[in-house]
Amino acid sequence: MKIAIIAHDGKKPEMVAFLLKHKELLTHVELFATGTTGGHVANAGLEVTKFLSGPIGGDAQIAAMAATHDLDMVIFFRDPLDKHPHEPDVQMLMRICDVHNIPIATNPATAELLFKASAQLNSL
Ligand SMILES: O=C(CO)COP(=O)(O)O
Repeated sequence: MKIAIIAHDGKKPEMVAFLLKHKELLTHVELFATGTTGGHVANAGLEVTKFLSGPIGGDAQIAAMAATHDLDMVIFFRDPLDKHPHEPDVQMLMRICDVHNIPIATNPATAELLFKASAQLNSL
């Protein structure tokens, strides 16, 4: 299973905590991340393939994977209280996930449910 993880700056600690909490479930998961998020996740000891940083195209790279069905899930902890110069890319990624019916969680509560459901279906 391939999962993309992305977190805006204010949400990076939550992303790392979420992944560490579910470390055992990640054994058979290939993680892909935007650059800075990936750096934080790698520093926490998890294996991850890093793309460009979000503002310079990382979201677009993940959207390309979603568009070609090379991705099973997106966990994107967005920070709704901050401004993002690349908001069009963020919208594009979410739109592409909807176009191609790729599950996307934008907060930890939803990500938790997605992980639990996937584990029950034995796809994690
Ligand atoms: O900005 C982001 C997503 O829109 C995240 O990018 P980074 O992981 O490079 O900070």
